[in-house]
Amino acid sequence: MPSSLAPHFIPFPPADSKPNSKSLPNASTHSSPPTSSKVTHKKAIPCSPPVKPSAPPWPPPKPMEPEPAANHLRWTTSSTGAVFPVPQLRIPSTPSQIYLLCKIRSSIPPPKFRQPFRDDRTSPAMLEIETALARILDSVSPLDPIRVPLTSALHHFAARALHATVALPGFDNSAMDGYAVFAADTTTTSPLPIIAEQPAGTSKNLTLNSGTAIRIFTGAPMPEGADAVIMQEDVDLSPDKTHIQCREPVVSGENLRRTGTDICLGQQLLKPGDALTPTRLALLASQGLNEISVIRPPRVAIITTGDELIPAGQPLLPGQLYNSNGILLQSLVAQLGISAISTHHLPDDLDQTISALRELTGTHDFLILSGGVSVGDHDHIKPALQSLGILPNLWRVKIKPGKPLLHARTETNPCQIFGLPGNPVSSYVTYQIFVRPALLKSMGSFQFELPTVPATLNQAVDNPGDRPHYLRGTLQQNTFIPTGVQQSHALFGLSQANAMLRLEANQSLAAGTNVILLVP
Ligand SMILES: Nc1nc2c(c(=O)[nH]1)N[C@H]1C(S)=C(S)[C@@H](COP(=O)(O)OP(=O)(O)OC[C@H]3O[C@@H](n4cnc5c(N)ncnc54)[C@H](O)[C@@H]3O)O[C@H]1N2
Ligand code: MOO
Repeated sequence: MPSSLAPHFIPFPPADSKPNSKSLPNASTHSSPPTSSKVTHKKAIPCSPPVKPSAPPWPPPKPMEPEPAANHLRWTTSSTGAVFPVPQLRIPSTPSQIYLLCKIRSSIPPPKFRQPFRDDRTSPAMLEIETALARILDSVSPLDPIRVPLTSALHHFAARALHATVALPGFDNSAMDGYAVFAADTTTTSPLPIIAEQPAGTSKNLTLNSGTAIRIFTGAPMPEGADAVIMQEDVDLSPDKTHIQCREPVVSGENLRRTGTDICLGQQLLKPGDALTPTRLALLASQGLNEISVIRPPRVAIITTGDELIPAGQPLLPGQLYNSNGILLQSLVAQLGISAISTHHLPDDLDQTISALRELTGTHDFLILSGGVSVGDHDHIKPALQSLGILPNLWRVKIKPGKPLLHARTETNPCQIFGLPGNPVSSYVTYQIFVRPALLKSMGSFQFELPTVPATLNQAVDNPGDRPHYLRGTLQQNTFIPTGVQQSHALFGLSQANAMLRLEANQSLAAGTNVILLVP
C-alpha cells in the first residue's frame, strides 16, 4: 500500500472472517422460530452461522417489563410478547464483544462477521462530503501522457506546457479589402494612383511611395512603407480603375494587423491540465501542430448490479424494472470525452461479482458500480471486494441522496472502484459530486468543481435531515425551481433538472433567497 494512502484505508476484519454469503442463513432460516417459539433478534447482528437459541423454558418464566431498548440485546417470544433480558451487555459491535456474548450464552455458537460495516453499529462514522471527496482525490493520480492527433484531442487535458513557435499574425497584414496607403495621404482630395496589387497568400515584397496606393486584400502582407489600409467602400475609383480618391481619412495603423500582436514567439499557449477545447485546438493548429501530448483518458467499466433489473426489449415481469443507471452512467462518463467505456450487468451473486471484479480491475482504470452497496443481504459489492483483498477507502457519506457511497482502490494497477448507491438519483448525485472529479483528475485536469451560477429560489425549501441534500431543479431566468419528487428513486424530476441546490442539514430557505447552484 502506498504510504500516502495508508491512513485512509479502513481495515476489513481479520483474515479468518471470510465472506461466505452462501453459507449464511437465508431470511427464513434467520427468522424461523424453533417450533414452539419464534425467536428473532430485535436488532440484526452480523453473524454466521445462524444464532439458534435453545428452546425457551416451559412453563415460561413470568414475563418481565422490557428493558429500555437502547443498547441492550433482547430476545422475545412471539406467542406471549414476553421479553427475556440477557446479561446487560451493550450491543456487541466488535468480534471480541460478540464472542464474549456467545461465551456467556454457551448454547450460541460464536458468530463470524460476514460483512464489514454492515450497519451503523459496526461502521465507522459517516464522512462529511468534503472529507470524502478529499480522500478520494488523494488516491487518484493522473494517468500516463500520450501523443494524440489534434483531431482526436478534444476533451483531453494537456500533459505539458506548450510555447509558441509561430507568431500570430506572422507578418503585418491588411484587415480589409481596400488600398494600402500612407495615412497622411488620405486627408487630401488629390487622387492617388494605384501602382500595384498585393493579393493574400503570397508576398510580392512591394514598397509604397508617398502619394500612391496599392490595391490590397484581407490577410495580404502590407507593402513596405504603408501605415494604413483604406476600405474600398471609403474611396471613389476612377472609371479606368487607375486612381482612387479618398472620401474618409484613415489614421496610421488603421485596418492593419501587426506581427505578433496576438501571439508572440515563446509565449505560453497551454499549461499542464488545460482542457483541449475546440478553441484551444484551433490555437494549436495555428502553430502547425497535428499532434499533442495529453493525459491518457481512463478505461472505464460501468457495472450495474441487481437481479430485479432487465435490459430494454424484454417484457417486464412482476417485481422487475428496466436498467436505467447503465445508460445514465455511461452517458455521464462519455460527456467527459471518455470513449473507452465498457458496460456490464451482474446478478446478485457473490461469486459472479468476485470474478467480474477480479477481471475488470485488471483491465480498467475505473470501475463504476451501481447498486449493491447498502446493507441488504443481496448487496455483494463490499464482500466481493473484501474477498479480493481490496480495502475500502471509504463507505458511507453524509449526503442525500447517496449515503452508502463506497470507494476503494486496488494497490497494484491501480484501479479506482466506486460503488454508487443503486437508486437512480443517488447514482447521479454521487457520480457528479465524487466520481466526476476523480475522473477529471485522472485525465490530468486541475479543475474538478462543477460550474456554479447565482440564482434566486422560487419557493421555500427545507432540509429537516442530518445530511446535506442535493435538490434537483431547473434554472430558468436566474430562478431555481425544484423539479418533481425529491426522492432518490425519482427519475422524472431528475430528467427535467439542469441544476442542483445543496441544502445543508437542518437548513430552511425562504422563497426569494439568493443561492448558488451547481450546474452539471
Ligand atoms: N436498512 C437499510 N437499508 C437501506 C439503507 C440503509 O442505510 N439501511 N440505505 C438506503 C439508501 S440511502 C440507499 S441509496 C439504497 C442503496 O442501496 P444499494 O446501493 O444497495 O442499491 P440496490 O439496493 O441494489 O438498489 C436500490 C434501488 O435502486 C434500484 N436500482 C438499482 N440499480 C438500478 C439500475 N441500474 N437502474 C434502475 N434502478 C436501479 C433498485 O431496484 C432499488 O430500488 O439502500 C437503501 N436501503
Ligand atoms: O442516501 Mo439514499 O441514496 O438517499 O436513497
